[in-house]
Amino acid sequence: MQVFDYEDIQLIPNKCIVDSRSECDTTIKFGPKTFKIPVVPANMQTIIDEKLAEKLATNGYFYVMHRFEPETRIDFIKMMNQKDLFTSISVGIKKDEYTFIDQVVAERLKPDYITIDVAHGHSDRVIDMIKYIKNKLPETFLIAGNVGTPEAVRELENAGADATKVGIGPGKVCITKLKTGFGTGGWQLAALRLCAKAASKPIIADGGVRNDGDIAKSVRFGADMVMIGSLLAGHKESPGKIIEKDGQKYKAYFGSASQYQKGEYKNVEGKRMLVPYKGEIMDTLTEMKQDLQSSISYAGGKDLSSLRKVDYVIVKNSIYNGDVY
Ligand SMILES: NC(=O)C1=CN([C@@H]2O[C@H](COP(=O)(O)OP(=O)(O)OC[C@H]3O[C@@H](n4cnc5c(N)ncnc54)[C@H](OP(=O)(O)O)[C@@H]3O)[C@@H](O)[C@H]2O)C=CC1
Ligand SMILES: Nc1nc2c(ncn2[C@@H]2O[C@H](COP(=O)(O)O)[C@@H](O)[C@H]2O)c(=O)[nH]1
Repeated sequence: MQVFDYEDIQLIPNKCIVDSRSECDTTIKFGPKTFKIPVVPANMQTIIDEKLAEKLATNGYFYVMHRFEPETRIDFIKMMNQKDLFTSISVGIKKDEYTFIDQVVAERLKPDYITIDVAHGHSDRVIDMIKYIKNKLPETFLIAGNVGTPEAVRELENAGADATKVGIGPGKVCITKLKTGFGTGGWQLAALRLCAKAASKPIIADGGVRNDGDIAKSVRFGADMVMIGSLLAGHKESPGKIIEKDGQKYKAYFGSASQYQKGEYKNVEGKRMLVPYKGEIMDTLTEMKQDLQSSISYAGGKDLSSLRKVDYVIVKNSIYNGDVY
């Protein structure tokens, strides 16, 4: 099997067909809606909160609200409905989550998107939850994950998932690969490629994106949407306070399976780090859009579909040669 990751790949340019990068269309239809770029902030407590979800929805970006304050989800859906904004929430697979789905149905709420968010998505417990949600809320676009193999993608799709999320352990604050020896850490892009080849429905590439160019690479290898944590952490709108250290400003970014999230040291597969404070998230998202427009122009096209066909070379860790980071 050919394995590689984001830093090992360079995409090969084609002749440009636009007069300006502004002509390149980065929009993506994902589920029932179309979004400005194929990027979604990770559904983690240090990445997204209700205020940011509202801002993203208002401005044409996809979001997935996290599931770590479960009791607030019903009010969140109602609040977004009142403002005529789309709703996108996360659930787990424990018993309470079935009760939650029942409550959503009883209150006649219809979330536009639900993401089943667990570490090891290739399991009968996830399949049971997919079937339960699809039965109770057939119109909701259901994302299930996380997985890292073609078999898992097929099984979750066959169970009824409308999209699958690929990435076990490539995240910046992830320690799954170290603690368990398993995952797609270090070869996430190759795993994405394998999964996308098996998929018949959309794929979200989740984790491991370190540069804007990795978004174009994700699309090249089969992603319809790219979930990003660390690059979107540390903004003014990111949850959490600014932390001052040695005259520099930071914000905390911690894993959803970290001790900080769980409140105890048990089955910990995530860590915490400080991310330099970055200012407004809309500026970062605008830069991502501009960089993606540039990628599309190098692909020799006018929209994201052109990225899917470009040739590539494997340069094995050498794209940073000569660069100082
Ligand atoms: N993308 C990634 O690489 C990873 C992401 N995460 C994130 O961390 C958060 C917590 O995830 P998770 O622990 O699944 O959620 P939960 O704590 O809600 O656990 C869900 C259920 O699955 C069980 N479970 C968890 N991991 C495994 C496993 N490896 N094998 C069998 N059963 C398992 C848990 O039981 P029990 O705890 O008793 O085993 C629990 O019953 C999520 O947001 C997830 O996305 C975590 C690790 C990897
Ligand atoms: N193994 C773990 N993975 C985690 C944890 N919390 C979140 N995540 C995953 O990371 C991505 C974000 O990755 P990044 O490289 O963009 O920072 C996120 O979407 C989850 O899938 C965790 O505690 N352990």
